[in-house]
Amino acid sequence: MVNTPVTSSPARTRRYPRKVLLPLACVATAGALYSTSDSFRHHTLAFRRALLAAEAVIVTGYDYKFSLEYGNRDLKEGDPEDDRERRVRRSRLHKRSAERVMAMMRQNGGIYIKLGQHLASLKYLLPEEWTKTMEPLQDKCLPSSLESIQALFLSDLGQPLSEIFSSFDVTPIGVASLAQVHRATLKDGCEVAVKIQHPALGEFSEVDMKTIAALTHFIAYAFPEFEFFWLSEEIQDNLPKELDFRYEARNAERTAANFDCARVQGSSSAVKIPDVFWAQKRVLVMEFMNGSRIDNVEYLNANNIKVGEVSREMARIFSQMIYKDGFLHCDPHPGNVMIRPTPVGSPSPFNFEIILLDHGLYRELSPEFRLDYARLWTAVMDSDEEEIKRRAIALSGIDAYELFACILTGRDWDVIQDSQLTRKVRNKAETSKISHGAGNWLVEIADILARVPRDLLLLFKTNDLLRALDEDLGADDGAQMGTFAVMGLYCAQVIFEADKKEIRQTLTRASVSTSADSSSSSSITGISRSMTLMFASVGVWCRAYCRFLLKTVSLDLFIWWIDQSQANSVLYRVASTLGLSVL
Ligand SMILES: Nc1ncnc2c1ncn2[C@@H]1O[C@H](COP(=O)(O)OP(=O)(O)OP(=O)(O)O)[C@@H](O)[C@H]1O
Repeated sequence: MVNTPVTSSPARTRRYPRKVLLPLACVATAGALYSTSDSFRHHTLAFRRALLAAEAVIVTGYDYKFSLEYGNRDLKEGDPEDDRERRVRRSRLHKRSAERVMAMMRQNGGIYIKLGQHLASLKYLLPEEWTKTMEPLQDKCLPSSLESIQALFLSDLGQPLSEIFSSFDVTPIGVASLAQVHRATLKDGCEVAVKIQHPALGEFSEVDMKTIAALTHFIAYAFPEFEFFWLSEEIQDNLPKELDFRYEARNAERTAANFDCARVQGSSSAVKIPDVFWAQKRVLVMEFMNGSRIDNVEYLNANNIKVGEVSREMARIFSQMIYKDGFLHCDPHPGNVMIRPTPVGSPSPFNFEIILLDHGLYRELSPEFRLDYARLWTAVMDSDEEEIKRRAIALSGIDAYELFACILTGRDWDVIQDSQLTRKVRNKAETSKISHGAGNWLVEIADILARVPRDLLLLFKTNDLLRALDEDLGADDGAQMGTFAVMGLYCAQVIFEADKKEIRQTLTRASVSTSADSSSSSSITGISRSMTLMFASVGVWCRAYCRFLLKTVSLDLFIWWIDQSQANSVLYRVASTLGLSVL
């Protein structure tokens, strides 16, 4: 009895630490095991990426808030010197912010590079300091190692490279943000381009997308006047598709079929879509294409390819996609468009073929949208202010039609208003005016972009890329008029088809009511009303047809004259004058 406390006490003290230590030891062992596991590595890296992104965005947000609210307190409003100083400080603020964000994007890689490329293309939205700083992300990407690619083939296809290809060039011919492309030969001797997704991309794409969504919410909270959700929504919607090459294969095949169909209907074009051999989620094997980037002017000159024809043909290809097929390639940057002299057996009517690559990002456009869009562009090309206003409201409910037209065309409002849009290419002074304007109108532009339909957002980007391409090619005023003439033809076609449909419906209604009137042996007035309606519809149809015919024939003639003018400068001047009056 006396010994009880003595014997029981050490037992109790021994039990207490064991109770604590055992679970601790278990946790420590599990932790040690976990820390060497792949899962630990993944979570640490994912956390680090999110942290880097958050740091860059939060610091930038704070910098903007602080600099704009307190940074200019020493400057007086209305003083020209101080205004200049304010502009200089704002420009510096944009530059250092863009550099900070770009450094983070480079460090994180993967879809952050893709996002940076997207930002670089938003010339109508972001200040020049941002778009220029982001530009290098468009061409310099790091290749994935051969070992990681071997591992990807084994995990996704269950076969090593040597089982599938008789030769495989280990040096990639192109390295982009999402994938790299290698030249290879299949066992049957076919030369192919093998597009392989960067193996590390899949691992972090989900967490990266979530981080970007969360940071967009932060921007919306810190700067309620800016609506940037659409950017994050675009990424959430499009990226999963771009990361599955089976979508890309289907898009490529559908586009090739659309152009084949147009050829059968008599509208030949210089477009070439590489044939797809087979596609897996992360590997796409397609026909190998020789040629050069489309903006390589030296290559064009060496092969006697005319810049004017190339830019007109690009306008034709993209107008067909937008207005006729309603199935649009939304990433036509120069790295995705190649050109080569026409090979034997090609259906191209020119001495070149335009090769469209990268069919990952497409948009389906409804017939109603295409019609509204064609009417809007026709109004803009005609400098018809009232109609631009009406169409801008119809398409997006936006009253700020001047700014809307500027975003659509990438041109200054004065140029649109003075009917110079179709006649003069954009020069450096205008580009810089637009970029500065973008800096001053940030809030209004962000508001427009948040409210326009998402299809229109991608069309803005496509327009911008095509315009930039024309500028890189050095297309002159004549080439510019040619591209607008081509677009005018497609717009006229869409509007005419819609008019025809409407008239047909009116005629059907009139004939139905005539037969209903006569079968119920109703009054003569009923029949005569229906007959009047029918005659009126035929009248409207004839007017619409004549208008369409006049427009298309004159535009066709204009394009033909431009072609002749390549050899004859007098004809060129006449063609230009005629073109101005037609357009
Ligand atoms: N069929 C092909 N034949 C020859 N070269 C090709 C072919 N397909 C792609 N390439 C080359 O590989 C590069 C990258 O291809 P692609 O644009 O399809 O990749 P991506 O990852 O989708 O690029 P991004 O999304 O950044 O535009 C192209 O710029 C081109 O140089």
